[in-house]
Amino acid sequence: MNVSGTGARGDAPAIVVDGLTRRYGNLLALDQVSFTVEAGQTVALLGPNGAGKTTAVEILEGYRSRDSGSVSVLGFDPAYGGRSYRERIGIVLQSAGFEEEFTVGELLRLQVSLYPRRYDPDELAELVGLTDRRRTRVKTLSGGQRRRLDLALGLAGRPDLLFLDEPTTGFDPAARHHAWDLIARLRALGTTILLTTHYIEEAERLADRVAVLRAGRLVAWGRPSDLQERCGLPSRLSFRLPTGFTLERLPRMSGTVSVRDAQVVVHTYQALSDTRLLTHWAAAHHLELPALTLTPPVLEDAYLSLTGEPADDDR
Ligand SMILES: Nc1ncnc2c1ncn2[C@@H]1O[C@H](COP(=O)(O)OP(=O)(O)OP(=O)(O)O)[C@@H](O)[C@H]1O
Repeated sequence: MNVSGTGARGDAPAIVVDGLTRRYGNLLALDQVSFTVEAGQTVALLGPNGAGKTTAVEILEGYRSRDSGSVSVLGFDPAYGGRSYRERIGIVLQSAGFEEEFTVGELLRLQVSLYPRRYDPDELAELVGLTDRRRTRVKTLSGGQRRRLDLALGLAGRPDLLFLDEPTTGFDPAARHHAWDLIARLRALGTTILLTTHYIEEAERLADRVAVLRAGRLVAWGRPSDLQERCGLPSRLSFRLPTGFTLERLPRMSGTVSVRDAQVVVHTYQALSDTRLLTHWAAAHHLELPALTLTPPVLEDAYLSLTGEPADDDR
């Protein structure tokens, strides 16, 4: 699959991957993966456990070798990029090891000193919302504050390209929204961002393009909305079964009907006519249909269909 997005800034692409293949013994972890990320785009890499995301990202970062295919990141081959390449990228891992006795301010000052195009440490603290923690020792930070520090350290050299590994895993909802705002700000500054995530909502909110890996193959690439459309999935009509009624008494609708804990779900390609049938039937029986909702297919449905994972109808 060879695909590309449309760059907003007219620069050379930030990432060009062509036919990337990586084996571990007999296991084909990446199988002829090709894609292009334009400068300034945010791309979310999705896929089930073991799909090859970490392998792909580490090859792009220059920390893992490839068996075949070509990779160009900011014009460098990451396998040979060296220091000049590393100064242009930022990497935020899920859990970086910190010097626990350092204060946040000390650590930020140390980190920025490693780069020629560095941030001012106070500006960096402000950017990630740690201004009032600059004198706090790292060992006393909360989990969420540590993740913000991770992010700040990854940004220290004002990278052109930022790799974010599951940037909000373990965050509470408020911290997650804060991180999303920050990522959106970085994107607005023109930073190209490649993030891996297991949160579909995160991809939907942040990404210009979504890449889906499955067993080492790139099975989808596109705008989040394109993937939803391309998968041609049914809408979901859902309501609570009125007391005293069984499924057999419902009107005959075009969609597939299932029920769990009295919540009925109809997967339908004819949402309007099935909704009309249902509401006419309810009116004729003088019934309310509690919790009646009609939901179009969302990115999560497309993702589950692309990766062959079972859908959860509890939503
Ligand atoms: N160093 C290694 N040696 C052998 N097999 C490996 C190695 N690293 C990864 N693999 C295998 O390659 C496949 C892809 O792994 P990878 O870590 O890239 O997947 P992933 O999509 O990042 O998974 P997760 O979401 O669980 O982090 C898996 O089957 C994994 O077991």
